[in-house]
Amino acid sequence: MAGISNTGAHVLEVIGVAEGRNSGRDADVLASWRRCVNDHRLDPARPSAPRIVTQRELTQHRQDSEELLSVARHGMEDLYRRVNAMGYVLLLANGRGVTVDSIGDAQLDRELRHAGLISGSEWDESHVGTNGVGACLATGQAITVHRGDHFDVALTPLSCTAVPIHDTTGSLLGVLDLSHLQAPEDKMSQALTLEVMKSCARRIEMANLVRRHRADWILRLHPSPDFLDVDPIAALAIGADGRITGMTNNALRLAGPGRPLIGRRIDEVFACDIDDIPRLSRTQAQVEGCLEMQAGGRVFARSVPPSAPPPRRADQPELPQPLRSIHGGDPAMRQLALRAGKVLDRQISVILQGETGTGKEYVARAMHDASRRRGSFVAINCAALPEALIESELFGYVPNAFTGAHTRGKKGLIREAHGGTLFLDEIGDMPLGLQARLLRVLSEREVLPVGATRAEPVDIRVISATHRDLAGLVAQGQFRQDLLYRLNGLVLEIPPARARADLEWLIERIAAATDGQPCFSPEAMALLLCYDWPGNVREIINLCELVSAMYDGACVLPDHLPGAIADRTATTRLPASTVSEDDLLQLLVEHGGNVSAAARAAKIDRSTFYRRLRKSKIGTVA
Ligand SMILES: Nc1ncnc2c1ncn2[C@@H]1O[C@H](COP(=O)(O)OP(=O)(O)OP(=O)(O)O)[C@@H](O)[C@H]1O
Repeated sequence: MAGISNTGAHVLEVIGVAEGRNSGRDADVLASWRRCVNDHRLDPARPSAPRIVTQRELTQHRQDSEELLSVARHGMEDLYRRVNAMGYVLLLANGRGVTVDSIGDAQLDRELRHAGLISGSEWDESHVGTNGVGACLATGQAITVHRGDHFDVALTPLSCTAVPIHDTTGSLLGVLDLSHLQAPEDKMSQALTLEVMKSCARRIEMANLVRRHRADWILRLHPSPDFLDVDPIAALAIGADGRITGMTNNALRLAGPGRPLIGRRIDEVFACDIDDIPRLSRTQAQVEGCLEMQAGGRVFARSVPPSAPPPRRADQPELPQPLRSIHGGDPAMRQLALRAGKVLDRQISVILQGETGTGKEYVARAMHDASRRRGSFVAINCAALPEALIESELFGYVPNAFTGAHTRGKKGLIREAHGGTLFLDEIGDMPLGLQARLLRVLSEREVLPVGATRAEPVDIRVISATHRDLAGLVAQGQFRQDLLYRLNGLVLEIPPARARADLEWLIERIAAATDGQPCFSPEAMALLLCYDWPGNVREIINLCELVSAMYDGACVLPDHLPGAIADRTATTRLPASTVSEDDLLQLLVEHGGNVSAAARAAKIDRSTFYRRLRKSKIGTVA
């Protein structure tokens, strides 16, 4: 032990432990002290403050940790909201112990910097000695390193609780650490923090599993049936061939010691096979499913069906990612994506039709992103442009073209879209005078800025959108027929949210992208699936934001939903999509054409019944 100076009780204690003596501290702390002295040859008397990597190194670490950052960010924000203003700082470190993300109280900035609790700090045990992140990385286990548990005396005011985060194959991605600048002396004060952090890591891994395995069954597991929907202890992803494709790390406990899970058949782990999995879903399970584990013991299970279409068949053309992600398997949207894919890099104008909020601009943007056009996507709301500014906004102007004009002139939105996509929203509301000028731009592919004598060539791809009937407007003399011919090379109809077979996928996708990632109970989801969504996707976004703000972190129950949605309990109990069109027709025949009686038997409301019949083109029966 030569070279280790003896400067205080703490240093003496560390040295004693390294020499084999015991101490009242937790075993995982003592093991770390021994690694520091015996393996890393660290000296407890020589302060070894965490190194802060350079900005360039940090950027590189963040790029390399892209998956970890995207997996953890929502969970971090959610957790920090709960502990905000309690003197904590939250760090996310990558597999090398470098802090790639942090959330802390801006008012404590100086103290946090002083303690090294900032992005870019490096916590590898071999440099800094025992600390939360470093010890967690070294063992892969959750740990609280409390005050004097730290190896370096300078770190002993801190209490750090760190938990590992794994990817869906069980590899360690990084560590989440919650540190307190001035924790109370008693380590027991942090016992709850450890449990909260473990639960946070579990939820982060769970959200990641669901996001990455949309085409697989997800099996949620918990020793108690009451927590299956709200906070499962572990989960598995199971492919159509019955093999395990992903997991949360806790699931490893089910396999028996030292046995991997990925790639194994489900019947090797539980006394059941792939055909039993659908029976454990919430729509089919009469009672909570209890599975016998092959390694011994039992666990309650709930299965969730795949929410994305299965992988593309070989005979289907590959679509660029932005277009593939506009739907989760709705047949009309799938067809729309395929048709849009065929005209991506052609000079064919497209009109997107659909109710307000169905995602017309979203689809237009996806088409632009999927195309090879490198210019900008420029969106113009034709209904919102102030009449007086329309010309100069769209076509731009030359320097000093008119009183009040900018001395450098203005490019105008159409030229901004040169090499890119011009999205004309609410095209049906464009004033007639302007329609004539737009027609010239589209026919001649050039723009004449206000005050200019020479036209400028433009290369633009035009996508328009409307919720109005353009042919009807032409008939009323409110829209130019020649402009309509220019615009409607391909007309794509975006279905309203209520008619989409992938509505559950859409709701879950939007919930996952909302701050706080609200999670809906099965009963609440059933109501959402039956609701009409007049505001379409925009209304889904608003609802997710509302429930996230009101019931932060809690599972959303029917009572939490706004009246317009929750009140449907009385008339609608089953998601309309669980009954096929053939079943509806059969029920109608059985009830002698009485729609009300057939709708009651199908447990859906009358208007939904009509709508489904209309959609299936047998509406004339009703
Ligand atoms: N498939 C989707 N996934 C996630 N978000 C979506 C999806 N489709 C639409 N959105 C979101 O829904 C909101 C409304 O979409 P968008 O503005 O594209 O609708 P719109 O039909 O153009 O509406 P309006 O007719 O009012 O102009 C936007 O915030 C958009 O990002």
